[in-house]
Amino acid sequence: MKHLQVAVGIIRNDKKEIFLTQRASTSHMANKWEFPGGKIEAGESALEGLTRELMEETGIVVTEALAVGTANHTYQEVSVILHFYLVEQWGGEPWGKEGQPQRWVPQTHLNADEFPPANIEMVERLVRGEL
Ligand SMILES: Nc1nc2c([nH]c(=O)n2[C@H]2C[C@H](O)[C@@H](COP(=O)(O)OP(=O)(O)OP(=O)(O)O)O2)c(=O)[nH]1
Ligand SMILES: [Mg+2]
Repeated sequence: MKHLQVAVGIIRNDKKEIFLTQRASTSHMANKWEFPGGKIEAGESALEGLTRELMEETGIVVTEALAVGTANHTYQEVSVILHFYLVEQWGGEPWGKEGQPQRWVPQTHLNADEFPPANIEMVERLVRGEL
């Protein structure tokens, strides 16, 4: 069983919309919608991993990020620890830089069923307006 530490960014604009990207049809959790992010590499802090991944996947420069919680989940093939960051300050404009479909969704309209199971609790917190 592989164990992954993953940094993910909840990118939220001033209209309280959140930027989502869709996972590739060939990847783990294929076609699920996600908060952009990825594996934290050896020697990197979670925040460094977040900053690098959001540049790679969405083209933004993170200028401020607030740690808002973690989630542990064991899938069949891998176990993950997600490190969630709320990102409300950045440079540039996020886009699906790796060719991923993207959309902005009002925070209260997020649908937990569209996300990988590890995200359910965080999505529900967002929908309830707790963040
Ligand atoms: N980015 C991201 N990954 C998530 C979320 N929820 C969730 O369970 N995951 C899981 C899926 C993967 O098994 C794991 C690692 O994320 P990832 O596939 O984005 O990692 P990565 O960008 O480094 O991928 P790669 O370079 O290997 O293609 O985290 C989420 O909201 N965002
Ligand atoms: Mg990724």
